[in-house]
Amino acid sequence: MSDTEPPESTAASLRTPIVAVLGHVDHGKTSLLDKVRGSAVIEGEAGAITQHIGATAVPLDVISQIAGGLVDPDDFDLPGLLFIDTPGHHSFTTLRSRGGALADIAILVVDVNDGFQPQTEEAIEILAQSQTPFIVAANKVDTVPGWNPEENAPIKQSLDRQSDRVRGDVDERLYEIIGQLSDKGFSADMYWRVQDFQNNVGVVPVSAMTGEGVPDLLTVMMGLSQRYMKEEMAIDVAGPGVGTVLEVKEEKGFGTTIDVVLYDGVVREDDTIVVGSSGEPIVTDVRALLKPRPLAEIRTESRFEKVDQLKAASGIKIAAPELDRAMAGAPVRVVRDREIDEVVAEVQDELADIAVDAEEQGLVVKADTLGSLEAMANALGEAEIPIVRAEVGDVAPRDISVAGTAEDPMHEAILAFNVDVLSDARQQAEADDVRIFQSDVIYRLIEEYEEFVEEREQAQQEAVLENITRPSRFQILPDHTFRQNDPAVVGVEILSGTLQNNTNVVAFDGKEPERIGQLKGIQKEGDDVDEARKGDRVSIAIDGPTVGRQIEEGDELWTELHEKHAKILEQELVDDIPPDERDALQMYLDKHRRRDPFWGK
Ligand SMILES: Nc1nc2c(ncn2[C@@H]2O[C@H](COP(=O)(O)OP(=O)(O)OP(=O)(O)O)[C@@H](O)[C@H]2O)c(=O)[nH]1
Repeated sequence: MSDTEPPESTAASLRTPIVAVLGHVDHGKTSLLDKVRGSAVIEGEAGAITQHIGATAVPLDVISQIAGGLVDPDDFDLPGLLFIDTPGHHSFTTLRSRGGALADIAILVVDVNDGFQPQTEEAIEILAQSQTPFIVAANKVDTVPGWNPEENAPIKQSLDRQSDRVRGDVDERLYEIIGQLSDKGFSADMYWRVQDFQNNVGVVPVSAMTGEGVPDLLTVMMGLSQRYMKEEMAIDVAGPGVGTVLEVKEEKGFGTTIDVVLYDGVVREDDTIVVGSSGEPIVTDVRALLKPRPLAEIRTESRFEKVDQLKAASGIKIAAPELDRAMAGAPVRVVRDREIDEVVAEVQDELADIAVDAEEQGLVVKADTLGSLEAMANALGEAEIPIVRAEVGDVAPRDISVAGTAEDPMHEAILAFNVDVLSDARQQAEADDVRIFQSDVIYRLIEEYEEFVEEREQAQQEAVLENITRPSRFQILPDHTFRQNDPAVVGVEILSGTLQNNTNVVAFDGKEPERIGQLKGIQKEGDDVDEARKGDRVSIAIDGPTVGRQIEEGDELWTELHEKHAKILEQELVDDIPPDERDALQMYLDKHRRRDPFWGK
């Protein structure tokens, strides 16, 4: 070994930290990534930044050039940063590794004009759950009225150029964001005031448009990784590769390929790999390792160029036979000189870790990747919504069959996260009255489902109420006997509740309730009606009694309630009936319970 070679344990065996960008729609995730990549292309020497499949690697020397005086490459021994190209928490959840999140570190983009929005909150929850360290990019500072831009400047230099009013305005917005972070339980501050990034979230004001603050952002990311993650970045560079499937794609000339983020070891052209699938893991031989062809050569046949090996951390496309069943979010492991069975077992274990515990009753959940399925399952678990079946893939007719035969009508629903509904499934859903909720925002799916449950419950209550006899107490008015019997026709006043036609009438003269007869007609002001409410004076026809014998003028009578109905009314519908009816019910129950304390319980 010559003196100039680096010692064994430095950059050679420390991998690049993997960075994900999250945030609410339109807050500038893509623009920020583009800016970082763009600045890297401008600053770096040709070829210094490398385009990976699904990721962009920005090496340390490029970062230090962009960051100007902020980063001294001699202070660092991590090789740079690997940015995942697809922003959003959707790809973040897909990117899982054995221990949880695949991204080692995240940038949460928040628009300074908008502050926290639903997807910001969702992203924060995902970050907290996966315990991923993150910093906040408070984006679009250039839109603060009166902002005086300076392309790609460090943010403090930029802020110094602004008028007091503009600076005050920026501060106000930043403190708003800091306050919102603290509401979420994160102690946060402007990044230059944060000493301990492990326990505090640093907020970096940036503009993805002018590039201001981008040097700071890269510096903080680099510093954070170096300081707190160096140990985790130590890998066996020659060891068998381990990665996660980002996407399963058909590629002309290669068949089905998988885009993989490799986070450990190395993958070689002649490797056997094991890939997680919906069934048994796939064991197959690498046919080609592909990376994007540099832009200058894009005119050639293929967009890809073959490489013979690649080490972590990197993004790579793998072409191999039998990848059709591969699943986004599933693990990929290189076998190398181990037993195939051993590696298959590892992959199965990993899949089992992600598997959602299904219950006997519950909802059908579909998602596009294993990671998002897991995130859905977590969110549903928190909302105490059970899952009967959770799978990766589009909504298919068999999913409708499962949902359509649910015992509980509240479970006749499917939550579809970022997947399509096959057209025959759509038809079947209509026929089976299965509701499908589709969105790429988890909280929205849950919110919509909860609304659906509420609506269904209400409709159910109403239907039940319709079939249930309503309580009423009424009194025969003096001098209002129109007919003695067959049927008896008398004038009554409803004292409380709702008197319905075709119900039985009881009296409580003695201890036992006594059925008097059946109501055969109600007339209000000469018209036949189906029911009468509290306060109404109506004439009624009762089949059974004779006035002067079983009933007298002045008697208080009741609608007879079936014990089962009384129970449902008291236990389930008491909030859905008017107060006077509730009184009638209570008095009715009391009368029965004097005789039998457990009546209607
Ligand atoms: N003025 C200004 N505009 C910005 C900035 N960052 C992003 N924008 C604009 O905001 C809009 C949304 O930016 P995107 O980068 O597409 O946002 P995104 O978060 O990636 O959005 P989705 O990918 O749709 O979730 C675009 O019109 C950008 O040009 C910024 O720093 N300053």
